[in-house]
Amino acid sequence: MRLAIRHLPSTPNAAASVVAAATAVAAFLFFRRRHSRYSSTKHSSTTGLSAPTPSPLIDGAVMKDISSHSILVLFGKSSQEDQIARTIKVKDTLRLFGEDDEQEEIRVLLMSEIDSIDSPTFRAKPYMDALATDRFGRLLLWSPGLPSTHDVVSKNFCKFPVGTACVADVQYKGRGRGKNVWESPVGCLMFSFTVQMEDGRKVPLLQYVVSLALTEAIKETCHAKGLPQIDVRIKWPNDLYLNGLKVGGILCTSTYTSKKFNISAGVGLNLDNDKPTSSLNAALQEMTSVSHQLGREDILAAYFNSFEKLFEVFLHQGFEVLEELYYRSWLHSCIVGTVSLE
Ligand SMILES: O=C(O)CCCC[C@@H]1SC[C@@H]2NC(=O)N[C@@H]21
Repeated sequence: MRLAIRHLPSTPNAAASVVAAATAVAAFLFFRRRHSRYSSTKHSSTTGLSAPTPSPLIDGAVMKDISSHSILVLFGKSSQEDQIARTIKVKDTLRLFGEDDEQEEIRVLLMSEIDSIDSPTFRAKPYMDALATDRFGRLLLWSPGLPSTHDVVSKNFCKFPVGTACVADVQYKGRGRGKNVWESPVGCLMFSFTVQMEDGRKVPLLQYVVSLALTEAIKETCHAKGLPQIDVRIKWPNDLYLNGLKVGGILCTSTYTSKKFNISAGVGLNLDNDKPTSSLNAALQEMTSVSHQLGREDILAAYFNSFEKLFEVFLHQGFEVLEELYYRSWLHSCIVGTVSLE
């Protein structure tokens, strides 16, 4: 069976206090979130995490507080990426919003400018230690609060090496597919990264590789931590479901320039927020009675480890080779077999 194809459409101390302030705001918002009714209705799809109505997290006054202090911390896996990070900071040309939107102030910090790379809410050290890629995820931009990670990578595509990723604790202009808003509270893993491709016939299939890498990363992380497997499945074309509820979504957008497709891939995965749908850690807690077992750092590193392998196979051998694996993660089918990527 073949897939139906759908087109894709400073000073160290000052810096540390900015991080601490933003983190405190994020924590405060999380507290509010937990203690207020989760108002997730939707624009037009049944996305559990897509919402048209302002929630406490995307409401003007409070979010403006974060938005006026938008910071990005640049983490590199090696000295090579650190050097790139320094160049990006010196050039100081990063954009946060698209053409029609007002440009917001953005403060770029290097990891050497914050007290400890473990002090922010995203723990970059375990992430970098677990990352085993040659390209994807090696330059990581982290922010406590951003309009959208997708905008950061797509609007600044050429300023980063291919494979650069941006992760945020919260987004206040999170984008879903179509005109949907992706509600982006603390506890949801939200990241975007860049990919470049030359063969336009393959570009529409990339979203399947992005989705597949996510289910593989979840499986591998559960396996590595000795946790039971959670049955996260791909609902075509690119949603992730757990026990009949949407827990994740994929957004891929592309532009064509200099004979290359510049693709921004965005992933939202509900790890910890158990309302209004479900979360991976809630499912694990039901099975094991232990809470918060999957961290964003674990899944993100496993994601890029998995994506890089799958992407290589996809580029050089085609999606056909991945189909069996893909269908095994599909909500709509059940296929038994083994696929080796070695
Ligand atoms: O199901 C969908 O509609 C796709 C949702 C994609 C959401 C992710 S969260 C990280 C990245 N940044 C965004 O603004 N959107 C994507």
